[in-house]
Amino acid sequence: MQGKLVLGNWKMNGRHAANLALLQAMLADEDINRAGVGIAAPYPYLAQLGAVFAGSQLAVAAQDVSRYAADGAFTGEVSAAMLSDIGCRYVLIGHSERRQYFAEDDACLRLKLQAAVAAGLVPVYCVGETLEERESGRFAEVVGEQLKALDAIAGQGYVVAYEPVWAIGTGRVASIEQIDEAHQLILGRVLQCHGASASIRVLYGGSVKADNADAILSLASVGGALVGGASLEVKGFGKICQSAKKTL
Ligand SMILES: O=C(CO)COP(=O)(O)O
Repeated sequence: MQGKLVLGNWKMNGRHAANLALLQAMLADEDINRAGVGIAAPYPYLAQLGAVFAGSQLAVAAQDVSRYAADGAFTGEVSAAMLSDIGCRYVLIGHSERRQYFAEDDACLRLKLQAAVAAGLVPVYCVGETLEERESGRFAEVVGEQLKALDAIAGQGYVVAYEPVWAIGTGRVASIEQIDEAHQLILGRVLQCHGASASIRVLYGGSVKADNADAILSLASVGGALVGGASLEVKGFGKICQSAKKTL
């Protein structure tokens, strides 16, 4: 059985000097510096991650990717092939902040998923409902609809991240029951649509912290964590990685 995957998502944070100190502290932490842990940094810092992580088992991840797979006249874009070329292993696709602020829709995300897989990257496909959708009892309908984009890469290797939008950055983590219900739904839909071969992991994201990681990561339906704010400091991120390590 695969171990629990912990990815830190720095979002739009970082400066070269501060990154170096943080990354070196991560390398020195045996709970962090191991297979099954990675960091998703902003594009300008991915090469720095690759250089610092070189020789370790820590994975480099990107936070986004172009929907256009072939090189060409797409000013400002970064292709999956470029991310693969600099050593990225994972790429976040469809994060709620990209859906919200950059109007990424199903058609766009399908192209991004296909581009990532074609370049040998492992997509981490993000789904999750808003507070209004949760409170109106529509979370299963919304997440089910978001999962349909995975049809674009049926049979390929990927990871899903369930991140209820109302838990992101709010400190209001989803309850263990809510997390398990959502993860069971996602696992059921994916296995139904893509067959048992789709041995995917479903990460939970949304206010994962040192003090709630044990409970969340002990759930069998949780295949790991996608960590925002807590990945910007080594102590808390190390505790989360330790919680994942304990489940091995
Ligand atoms: O969006 C997230 C990770 O991608 C979650 O962010 P927080 O851990 O800061 O809630």
